[in-house]
Amino acid sequence: MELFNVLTVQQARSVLAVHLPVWHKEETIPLLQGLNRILAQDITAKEDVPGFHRSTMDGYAVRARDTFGATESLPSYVDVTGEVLMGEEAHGPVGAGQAWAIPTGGMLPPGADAVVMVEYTEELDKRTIGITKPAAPGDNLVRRGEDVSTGAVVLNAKHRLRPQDLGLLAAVGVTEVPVLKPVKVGILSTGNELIAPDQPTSPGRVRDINSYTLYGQVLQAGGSPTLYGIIEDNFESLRQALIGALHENEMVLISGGSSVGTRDVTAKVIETLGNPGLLFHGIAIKPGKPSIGAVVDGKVVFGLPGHPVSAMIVFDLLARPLIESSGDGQPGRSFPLRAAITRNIHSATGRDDFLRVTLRRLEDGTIVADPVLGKSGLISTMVKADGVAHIPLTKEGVEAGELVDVWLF
Ligand SMILES: Nc1nc2c(c(=O)[nH]1)N[C@H]1C(S)=C(S)[C@@H](COP(=O)(O)OP(=O)(O)OC[C@H]3O[C@@H](n4cnc5c(N)ncnc54)[C@H](O)[C@@H]3O)O[C@H]1N2
Ligand code: MOO
Repeated sequence: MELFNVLTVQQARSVLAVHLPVWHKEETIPLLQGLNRILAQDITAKEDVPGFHRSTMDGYAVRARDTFGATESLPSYVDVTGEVLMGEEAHGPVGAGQAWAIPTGGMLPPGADAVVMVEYTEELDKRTIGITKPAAPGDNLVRRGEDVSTGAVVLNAKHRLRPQDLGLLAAVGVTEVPVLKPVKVGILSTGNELIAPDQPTSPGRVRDINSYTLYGQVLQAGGSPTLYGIIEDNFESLRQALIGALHENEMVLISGGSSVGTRDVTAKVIETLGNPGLLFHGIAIKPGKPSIGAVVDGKVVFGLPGHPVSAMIVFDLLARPLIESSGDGQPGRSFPLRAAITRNIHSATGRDDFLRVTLRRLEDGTIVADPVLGKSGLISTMVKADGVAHIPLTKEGVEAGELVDVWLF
């Protein structure tokens, strides 16, 4: 039996993007809770950082021209007429032939345009120093606004906040940040054979893996997951469970029941719900071919294959980018790593293959990818692997030694 409407991964992404609902719900949170959250708006600096010319060394604030030609044997002598105190405004002025003692981080007093490190000075007496090395204007200083200047967009909307971003926001005095609300994702596992992990097994029954892997993946992507448990393989049970989950979430993931077996009811259930409904059933990918994508009255539904490896890989390719960017379909800023595959791997053209691999670094620095062989029902292969190597749909396979893109977990 043929699956209908099989799309490539790229086509599946495109058709989803066309029908994607607008998800841009915002909330404002304290800066310290901002890590890994996605900015909802551009952040513009309202002040310069630093707000004053600031010394980067312990030494003396001087007029650079007073130091020109200074050498160890013929120092330039200047009068020490003041001292900059940490955290206080330095009024100066530093006149011709004068210097002020200044600590690292101290404010450059007006009149001075450079700092001479204490190592290049000698104290003649309390009031006079000799400078033994010339300084150019701007030496040993961070200029006002050199880090951030007023009016600059310091972070763009859609940016995922990293620790350094929190630091920069603190530097410009932003203590509350506008971020996108996490996408709510409902997770349903279907299959009469499934039992919860805390239940005893019996022949024919297996524990529910996908609820757990998907829950972790949603959290990792910045979404807010809710488990709806194990749903029986019948039309009415799945329909009721899906309606409930759609009501409470922006996205629903259904694992199992997506292929063409007689009990595979996911697609049929989706067809009875809202518009535009089923967008694809089957993608040209291995593993993960029997995947479903749908948009139902502004909510996204994915039918993921039951095999745990396939469900994880399809989640990463299709669902994760939508959760990470809270709705505009732009994946986060990440790049694959290039590694040399260590075996010949066959693949069919017209299909994207994702091969589980472990990575090794050889003595000469080359990074190699060893395929982790095993069927897509084996969760242990995902645990062994460091990532997946992509064999694009244009290729018939790869030969040992060929470079492949590896997406790390
Ligand atoms: N005649 C064909 N049979 C199958 C095809 C095909 O093209 N023709 N495709 C195979 C591929 S590839 C996959 S992937 C699976 C997908 O099947 P379903 O999405 O319908 O999933 P199920 O049949 O419900 O389950 C498949 C497999 O995975 C186990 N499973 C399901 N859910 C879970 C879970 N939450 N935790 C752990 N394990 C789970 C289930 O017990 C089955 O063993 O279809 C192939 N068949
Ligand atoms: O596509 Mo299935 O997802 O190969 O195991």
